[in-house]
Amino acid sequence: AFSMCGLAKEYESADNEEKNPWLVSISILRSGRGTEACKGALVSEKYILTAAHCFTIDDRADQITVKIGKKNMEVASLKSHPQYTVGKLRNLGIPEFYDYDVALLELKEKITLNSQARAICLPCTAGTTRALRRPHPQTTCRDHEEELMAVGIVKALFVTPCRDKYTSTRGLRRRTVRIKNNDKKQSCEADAIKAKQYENVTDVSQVVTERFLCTGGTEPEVDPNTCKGDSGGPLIIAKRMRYIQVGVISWGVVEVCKSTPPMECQSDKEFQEHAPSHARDFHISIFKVLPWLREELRDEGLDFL
Ligand SMILES: CO[C@H]1CCN(Cc2c(C)cc(C)c3[nH]ccc23)[C@H](CO)C1
Repeated sequence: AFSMCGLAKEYESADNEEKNPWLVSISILRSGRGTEACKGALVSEKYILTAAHCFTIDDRADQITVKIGKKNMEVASLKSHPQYTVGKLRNLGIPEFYDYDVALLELKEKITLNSQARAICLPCTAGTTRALRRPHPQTTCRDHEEELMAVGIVKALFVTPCRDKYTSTRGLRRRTVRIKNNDKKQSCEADAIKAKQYENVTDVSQVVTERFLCTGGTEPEVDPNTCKGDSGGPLIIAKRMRYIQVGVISWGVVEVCKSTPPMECQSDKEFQEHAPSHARDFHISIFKVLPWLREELRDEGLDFL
């Protein structure tokens, strides 16, 4: 039998891990400089998909610990996308370049999949064909892209920590955002150069390449924004209670969370106040890094189409 990807407990009293059993917290221990925190998504029994910018070239696998469900696991290897080069545009006065900002962490041992640890569905795998209730093997990767990333505004979600106002413990909250795929894509991407580090950028396409999906802003509705700590987390499309990862959270124009503590889990506010209309978030599209994913995950039984 195959492990069903992208399934979660939906009942209210389920715990955070059961509601988001693919969400991984990543800590990178750096001697003397505390830990960097990022998020990731479990994509098979042994691999976590995250952002390459969470790591520096000196980081080694044994400095990284990941938390899946309630378990801390050790990492055997870290592999960033070969075309990720954060310093590529430094000579143009552009300090950080996030193109191909994806990485895979291989666990030292396979995780036992259960209600608190389960893989999310990756597009262009047989698991996503099943999750979309489409016929296998007739359904193609193109069919997945057409169904998931229809032209226009596409509703998606990401998961971020929140503060439980009764127990003041850490909870998790799903935030709904809209991917701008149509004529709104242009104006979404144009706001990228409002990031302070990008004042030397003359042409948006220098920093927003074809790999990116764009969310955030106030049109057609106000979107919540990501925080630095959300880096590497999955951008998810929910289809009939199955969860499919279409992006990896890479970077945002405005750090709205630095000044404010994590939102209350119980509050019905959908977004941080005072998020300016140019507060956009950029995610690496899974569809744009498939050849690399197929190669790196070829032995994971994911049945790429
Ligand atoms: C080029 O400079 C810009 C890019 C990175 N931004 C930091 C950042 C990272 C790294 C990752 C995620 C997910 C973020 N979500 C919101 C901000 C933010 C800075 C400061 O906002 C501006």
